[in-house]
Order: sequence, then C-alpha cells, then structure tokens
Amino acid sequence: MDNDVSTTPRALATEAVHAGREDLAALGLHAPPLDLSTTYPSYDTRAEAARIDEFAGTGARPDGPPVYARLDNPTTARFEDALARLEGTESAVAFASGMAALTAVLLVRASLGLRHVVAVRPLYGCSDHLLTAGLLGTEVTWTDPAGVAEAIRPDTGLVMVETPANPTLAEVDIEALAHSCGSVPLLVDNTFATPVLQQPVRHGARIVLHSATKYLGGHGDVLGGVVACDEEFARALRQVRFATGGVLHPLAGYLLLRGLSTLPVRVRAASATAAELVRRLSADPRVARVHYPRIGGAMIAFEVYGDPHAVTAGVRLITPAVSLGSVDTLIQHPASISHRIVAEGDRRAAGVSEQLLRMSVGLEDVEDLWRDLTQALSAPSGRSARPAVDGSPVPRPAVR
Ligand code: MET
Repeated sequence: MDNDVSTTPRALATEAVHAGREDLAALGLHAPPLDLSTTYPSYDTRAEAARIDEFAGTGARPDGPPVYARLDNPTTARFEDALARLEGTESAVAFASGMAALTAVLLVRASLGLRHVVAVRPLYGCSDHLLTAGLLGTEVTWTDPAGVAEAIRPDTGLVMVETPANPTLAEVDIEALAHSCGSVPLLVDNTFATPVLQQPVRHGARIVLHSATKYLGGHGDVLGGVVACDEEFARALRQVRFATGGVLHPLAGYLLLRGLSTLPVRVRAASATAAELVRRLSADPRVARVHYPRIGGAMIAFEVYGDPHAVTAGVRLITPAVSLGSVDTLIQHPASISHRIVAEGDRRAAGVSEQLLRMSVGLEDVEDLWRDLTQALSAPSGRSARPAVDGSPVPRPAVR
C-alpha cells in the first residue's frame, strides 16, 4: 500500500479544504492572505516591461508581482488553483461574473474567426440571450444533443450545454455529446452540479463554466464566474480578461476560496433534503410535475396546477428570489425572472412553462421547509407579497 502523502491522490473533500493553501504553513499563516493591491511597486522598469511582454505574448501568469491587478492577483489565483484541482483541469481563470466568464470564452474563439456556436436549450436566460442576440458578433445554431454533429460547420468555435440545465434540470450525456463535437471544444456549464456531483472534463468536455456566485460561493454574498480548462485555453482567457477588464475582485476571490472548503458538505446535505422534498412534492396533488436530475443535487423544478405567483408570494421561511446555491432556500418563477429575457416561444419550446417554479434547496431542516412549501402551495392568489413588518408582527416560530 502506498502511504506517500505527496503522491497519493487526495479525495475531493480533502482538496476542498487544502487546495490553493499549500504554501500557507511555510508563510507562517493559517488563513489565506488577502491582497487588495491595484498596482505593484517596481524600481526596475526594464523588468516590468519584460513581464508585460511575456504576458502579452503568452498569457501565462506573471512571475512575481503582477504589475497591475488586471493581469493577475495572488488571492484570486488561490481560488483559481483550488477550483482547477476540484474540476480536474490544469488551470482556471476567474471573472467578475458568470456572464463575464462566458463572454471571455466566446471572444477567445471569435478572435480566431470561429464565430459560430452550437448550443442546446435550455441555457440560463442571459446565456441564451447573449448567444441569440449575437451581442459579441457570434452566430448560434440551437439544436438538441442528437443534432449537434450535423450543426457543426467549419467556423464553429464552440458547442455549449448546461447539464443539469437551468431551469428544467434536463440532463445531457456529456460523453456522447463530446464524441459528437469531434475537435470542436465542448463547454459544459457545471454551475448546478458543481464538481462534487460531476467533473465534465473527465467525460470529454474541454471547458467548464461556473457562475461562482452560486454553489462555489455558497452564501449569497459574492458575485463571480470561473472557467476551468487546459492551460493553453487559460492563457487565451487571461489575455482577453486583461484586455476587456472583467476581473474578479480579490475580496470575491477570498470569499470563493473560503466557500470551496465547505462545498462538498453543503452540496451533499442540501441534496439529501432536496431528494426528500422531491419525494413529497411528487406525491402532492397540487403539483403537476416534478423535475429532478438523475445525478441528484440541491435544485428542484416543479409545475403547479394553481397560480405559481401565489406560491412565490406565499412563502415565509423560503426566500422568493432569483439566484441559487446559497445556504438558505430560494424559490423563483423562471418565466418571470431568470428566463424572462428569452422570447416566449423559445422559452416554452425549451420546457420553461408558465407553471414552472425553480427551487434552490438550502441547509434548513427538511420539516421546516416542507411546512413552508406546503402552506405556500395552498396560498390563495393575490395574497400579500410581503410578510407584515410594522404594526402586526409576524409571529416567531419556536426553535425545535
Ligand atoms: C438575473 S436572473 C438570474 C440569476 C441566476 N443566473 C439564476 O439563474 O438564478
């Protein structure tokens, strides 16, 4: 048996708390340092010029001080290294948001003249919009997974899919899809599954996208995006990030690294609660259909017979809000919010009906969540959208 700690691969839960922190003990630190510098002093201008030339030519992370915060940041770099380790990729490049990350991927490919994208619906509403509107000069062909091979053209730069998809939780066989892509890079948005449930690169994807705002951060207090990929693609992404400026703030990098350390326990605990809620919702006569992915996870989608707006207005413990992946439970109506910007016909065709609700299950007790959900499902239409504040206080439930 190999007991050498330096060669034995570590489990994901171990990487989650140690990756990106390997040098801390030697630095005499326990928590990672937070470097908020926007610029870095240098008395050697020739060395700075050489570092800038090197970065402009290669996109490799600068050696030593990064010159300026748009090139690199040591705190953010820790988060990037840790996420790359969790996704099983050589590198990762962080951005100001998931949309900034997707933009950079599209610009890298378009700058090579590869302006055509093949994509599978549904995608998150703004990702769909970015492609459909051609805001970056790209052109999209929407198809189902079976149609991908046929949709690929000589100028196709990317195939894009989400699995499980936002908001329907539809799943795609990544391995089969990667096969259909041939030499065209396959991008998988892994925001919903996280590397805890699925590592797309191990199934043939070349690029993994995250809205880090969601599970990676995990507490609803940090906006960010990240692309995990090989170092060659990461170099091109760093050059685009430098030129376009969509960098992640170092405090966000700090919070995201901190978030990663509890990612496996958060995802597993919330997924267990979600699976129980799915069981109860599936047996509920007020619910027409429940969507839950085979790989599991903490996201649930369900269609109600009644008014979905009454359900979001009726919750009291659960927060009626867009976004997902936080420690607390959120519910939203995709046709009104996350997918509002997608044309109604396209939305419906992708399975995003007016009756559909999407719930991000958090870490609360399952009985408390069920009690809130079941009373909200019975809420009459037109019920007050907000709990009472002044005058008639909302009674505080006793803590069990
Ligand atoms: C601005 S709406 C969407 C935020 C987030 N991507 C979600 O799907 O909830």
